[in-house]
Amino acid sequence: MANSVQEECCTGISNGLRRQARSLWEAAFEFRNNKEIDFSYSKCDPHPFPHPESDRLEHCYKYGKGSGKFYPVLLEQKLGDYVVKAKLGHGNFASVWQCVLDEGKERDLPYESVAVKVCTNSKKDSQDDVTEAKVLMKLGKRSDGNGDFGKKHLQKVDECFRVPGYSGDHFCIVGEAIGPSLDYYLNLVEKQGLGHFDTEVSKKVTFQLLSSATWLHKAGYGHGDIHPHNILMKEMGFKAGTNAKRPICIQNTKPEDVPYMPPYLVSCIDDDLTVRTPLTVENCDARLADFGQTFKKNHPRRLYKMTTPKGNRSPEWVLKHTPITIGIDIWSIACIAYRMTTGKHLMFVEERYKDEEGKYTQKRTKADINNDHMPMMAELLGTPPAWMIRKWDISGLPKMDWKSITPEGALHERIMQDRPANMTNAQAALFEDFMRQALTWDYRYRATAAELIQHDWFKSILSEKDKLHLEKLAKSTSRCSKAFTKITNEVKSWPGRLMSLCIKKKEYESQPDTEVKALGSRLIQGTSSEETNKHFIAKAFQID
Ligand SMILES: Nc1ncnc2c1ncn2[C@@H]1O[C@H](COP(=O)(O)OP(=O)(O)OP(=O)(O)O)[C@@H](O)[C@H]1O
Repeated sequence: MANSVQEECCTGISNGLRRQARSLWEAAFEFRNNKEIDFSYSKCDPHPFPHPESDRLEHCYKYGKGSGKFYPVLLEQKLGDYVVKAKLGHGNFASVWQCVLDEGKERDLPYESVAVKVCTNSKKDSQDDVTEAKVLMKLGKRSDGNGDFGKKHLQKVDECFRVPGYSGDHFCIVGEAIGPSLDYYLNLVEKQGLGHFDTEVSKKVTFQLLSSATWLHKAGYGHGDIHPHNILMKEMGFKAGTNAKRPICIQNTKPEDVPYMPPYLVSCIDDDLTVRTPLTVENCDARLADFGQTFKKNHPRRLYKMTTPKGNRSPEWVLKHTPITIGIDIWSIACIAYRMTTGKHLMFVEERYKDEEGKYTQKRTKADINNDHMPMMAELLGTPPAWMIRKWDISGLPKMDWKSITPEGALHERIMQDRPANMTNAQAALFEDFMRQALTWDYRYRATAAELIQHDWFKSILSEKDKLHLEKLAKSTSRCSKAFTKITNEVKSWPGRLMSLCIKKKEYESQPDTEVKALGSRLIQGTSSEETNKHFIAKAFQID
């Protein structure tokens, strides 16, 4: 008996060591190559080769023989124990279908409508799909033993299976069919001329996203790909869209691929903006979906496929050799909050070149995009911390005249300019304070999701249940634990920073004098006390 316990212990320790060694090896590999393959071809910018009927259909080149292709799904076809009824959407790595259980099959599913995500047949992507399913199933069973506040806003997954395709199996993930994406509603308000969400709705969706991130981060995972396509708005009795069958556009295909294509493509819910009305405070219920890029909080991020819109990426994501942490989720949520509240992108980076007629052509290079993006951040948020300026220099980004950048940046002016007409000064001040805490340059000082849900900006939308939970949370995130988190974050960042110094030693320009002196800079770097923040913002908005 004692022996078997000892053996179990040894296996546990050796498995743990092996896992650590593997993640270190992966991290070193990523670190050396700083490798990132960009797949974001279709969803977040106009389609490169639009289908004549809809630029929201998947492109024909997603079908065919070979690796990385979609499975040709048809309506009423069987997928495992399910029958396909409608299309819900597609991404870069999967098409998603609303299904019902086949006759005679039984399941005890905790939701009314089923979504089956049929992934591409690529072996490499398949590893991520399996991870996604495993993590979601694990999270579904997990409980924090404290009411699981926020868990409800994560997608639920119950089962997975494989279907054989022409060139390899396609992994399928069965989960809850939720509703249209947040992108659908953003397009809807844009089309209706409103441009932005009602502020209370925007607050509520942001609060729901942050509470789901709080739960997820506490469970030890980061999402890694938060953007409006991956946020789904729960709809009761949800029925997928128009289901129109669009014939394949043969001139866009390679002749050798034609035998492996479906005879038609199916249009999905995101195509039809006439069937829904804008979200209201009563009916908005967000779910965080698509965990294809999820990562363990304590393990370095594997950076090899990225689909998040470039404008929503945080500085440590753009700068080379900088640890990627759960802070990237916070940054993305803040960018989405800005878009919902004002109807404008906080930072919009063109992802493709345009021709003389203004039509999109090929993709811009990563370096080109970063060269636009980082100065945009500096203009908006002011001077970054000294270590980031050093990295800025060795990353080959355009040289900045730091003296011309105000330490606190132009975020205040942007909010004043973009805010909805009915947003009062006091509300705008709270919004700015929220944004500054979430968009802190240095990921170590960026507010956590648990800190942000306690922000006063959300006060007006809190239910009694939310208030009770926040009270508990406030007790657990005492000053002492905040200080402890900051110290551990600091220590964790040393190896990455040391390695980057070893990789390239370069003289860098002297730090701007303004950096540590100015009040705004302290605010941005998150080192100031909350009182100083409030004082600064109140002064800017002339509030007593
Ligand atoms: N459970 C669901 N309920 C309703 N619609 C869904 C569901 N899952 C996915 N969709 C729709 O399908 C689209 C694509 O799904 P998903 O984002 O999971 O695919 P992906 O290939 O992993 O995407 P990405 O390119 O972002 O990695 C979503 O944007 C959404 O509109």
